[in-house]
Amino acid sequence: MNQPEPHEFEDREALAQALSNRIATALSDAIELRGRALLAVSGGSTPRELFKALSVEEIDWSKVTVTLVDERFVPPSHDRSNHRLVAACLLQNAAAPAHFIPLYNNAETPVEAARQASRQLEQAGDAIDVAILGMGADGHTASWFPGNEGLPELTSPTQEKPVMAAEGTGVPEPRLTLTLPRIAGARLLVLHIEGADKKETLDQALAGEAVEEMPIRAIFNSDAPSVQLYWAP
Ligand SMILES: O=C1O[C@H](COP(=O)(O)O)[C@@H](O)[C@H](O)[C@H]1O
Repeated sequence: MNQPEPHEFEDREALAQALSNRIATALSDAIELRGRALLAVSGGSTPRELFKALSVEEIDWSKVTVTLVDERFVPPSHDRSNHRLVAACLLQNAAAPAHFIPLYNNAETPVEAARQASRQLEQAGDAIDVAILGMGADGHTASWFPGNEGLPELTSPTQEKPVMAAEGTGVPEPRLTLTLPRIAGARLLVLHIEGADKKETLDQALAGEAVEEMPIRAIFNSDAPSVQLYWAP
């Protein structure tokens, strides 16, 4: 199992600032090299301060496409929507001109929504420049949940679909999620977690093997570039 490269901070504000600067540099480098940049961010509660810091980074946001690592199958007006969080906290200030590709759309089923989102993502670039992962207390990342029947497909290194529908365990709605090859293929892959409990969960994940118990292990078992771990208490 590949070990992540740790970056630890005294507090969450310092982490948000340092990570925001690193992401901005990686996006600017991508724009300089390829004329555009693709950023995939997670939702949940952790990235709010990071998004605010990132939204004021002075880069050419008009050349940046932002998408989600995963989404709940709810419209952006819903308070559990990750799109809603990104719109409120990231696509503001200097970052307002960025283009956003949602995973949720008006399709009737999560499977059809995933198909549509996959098509859009395929047009956005060959690889994600920066992917920011979060992790739940159960060891899920993206919408790869422990015990999920579809987990082997979502985390297969040969999965060709960039986005798939997923069921969560103990969560109220179906999900849409990037699959392993799309995430592992990111040029800069970051795991952003906060708090002693998440650190303990990560240590547990790194000490074991079974992906179905702690799906984040699929990342460390993959040929992803070295995962950059950003952590603060
Ligand atoms: O459900 C989700 O949870 C994880 C972790 O969220 P947090 O609230 O513990 O930070 C998140 O990474 C994922 O994007 C989200 O959909």
